[in-house]
Amino acid sequence: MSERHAVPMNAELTGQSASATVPLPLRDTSYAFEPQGAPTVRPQDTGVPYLDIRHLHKRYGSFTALQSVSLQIQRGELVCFLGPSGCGKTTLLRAIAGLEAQTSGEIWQDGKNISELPAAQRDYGIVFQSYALFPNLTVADNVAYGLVSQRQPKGLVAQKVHALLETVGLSGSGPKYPAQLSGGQQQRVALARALAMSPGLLLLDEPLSALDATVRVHLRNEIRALQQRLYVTTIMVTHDQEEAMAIADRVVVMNHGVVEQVGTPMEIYQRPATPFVAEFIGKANKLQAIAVGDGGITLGGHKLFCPQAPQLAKGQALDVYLRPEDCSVHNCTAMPPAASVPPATGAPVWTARVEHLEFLGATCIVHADVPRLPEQRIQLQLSPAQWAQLDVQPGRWLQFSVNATQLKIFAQKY
Ligand SMILES: Nc1ncnc2c1ncn2[C@@H]1O[C@H](COP(=O)(O)OP(=O)(O)OP(=O)(O)O)[C@@H](O)[C@H]1O
Repeated sequence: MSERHAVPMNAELTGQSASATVPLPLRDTSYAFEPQGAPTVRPQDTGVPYLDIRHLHKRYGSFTALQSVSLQIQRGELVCFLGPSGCGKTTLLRAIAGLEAQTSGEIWQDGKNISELPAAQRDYGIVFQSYALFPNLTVADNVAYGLVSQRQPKGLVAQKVHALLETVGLSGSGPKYPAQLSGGQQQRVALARALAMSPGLLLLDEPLSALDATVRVHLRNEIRALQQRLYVTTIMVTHDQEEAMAIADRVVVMNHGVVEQVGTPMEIYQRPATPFVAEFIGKANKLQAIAVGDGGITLGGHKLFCPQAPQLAKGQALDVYLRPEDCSVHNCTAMPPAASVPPATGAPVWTARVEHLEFLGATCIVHADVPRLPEQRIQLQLSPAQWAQLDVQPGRWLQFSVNATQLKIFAQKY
């Protein structure tokens, strides 16, 4: 059994009241109190994953919430669980925390099998979307809660609380009550409280979902910086893909209780492993094509060479995902062009009629109908400068090529 014990941080979920004192063995509580700017001392990489989830299943009656989830997380990594609502992200996080018992499978942390350990005996700090602070305790007492439960000397607790509040940018807020703070500030207190015991694992369950857009971006960057400084292995659940892409070392994309892909943000965006990932991450036009052999496909009447295409049998029906930014618009005219104007690259050219435009600030998305594509409607991305220069307007006609090497290609399964 681990001698490093976590204090359950959510009274609602654990049934533990703020006034309850649970004596816990003393443990190393040093890392969260390193002064800012101090060099990060990183434990030697043993090659063993810090967290090793092996074939985890979770069933609720006849419903399968997690299906044979296997995942390895290295020490010091920040990993995001990302997926649509109901895909099992929170269930997986709660199983790691011991707040939900898995039906089968194992969880190993730091080389120890923790599968059957109760939540209170696992080594983690957790932050919930709802903050879950104790409303009747001051900010300082909320942060101090675990340290007091551990019967650490009063002076030391005060010192640590002071350092933690400084770390999360809330020096001077110790005497306040949670209700006197903004949502973002309350979540910083929750973060300080989760870090107070210097846990081996930091679990963040949609910590930014309740905050407004500006605070979200600010706080996510702070969380990332803090996580890197403390080198604490961290898992964050989110359904916001921009958030996951912005801060994660690796993203775990989930769907219907299954892990579809684990990869760096760039890998999951540029080399999606499944059609679901191609469609879920970023924007993509889903088009139909046919394999013609030797890396060739026919798409909308044109033949394209796609070296990235897996070896596909000639005649195989394909689903092809085209990102709006992988299209190059060559011209835009009031009347349908009489003939294709081949670009310098010699790439095939399609003609499209502009339907409507979405101006998103840094980019502009053009929704257009392409008579030669069976799916007809397509989205293309332009910079505002290109938009203005080409005079792209609804009702006008444009000609575009696609970057064939960037197409995500999958054999149709139906
Ligand atoms: N206690 C429970 N009893 C029955 N079904 C449950 C229970 N908890 C979760 N589920 C179901 O398990 C599935 C996964 O739920 P989970 O909360 O893990 O999803 P999620 O990916 O975190 O979704 P969201 O982003 O909406 O929070 C859902 O279909 C949910 O309805």
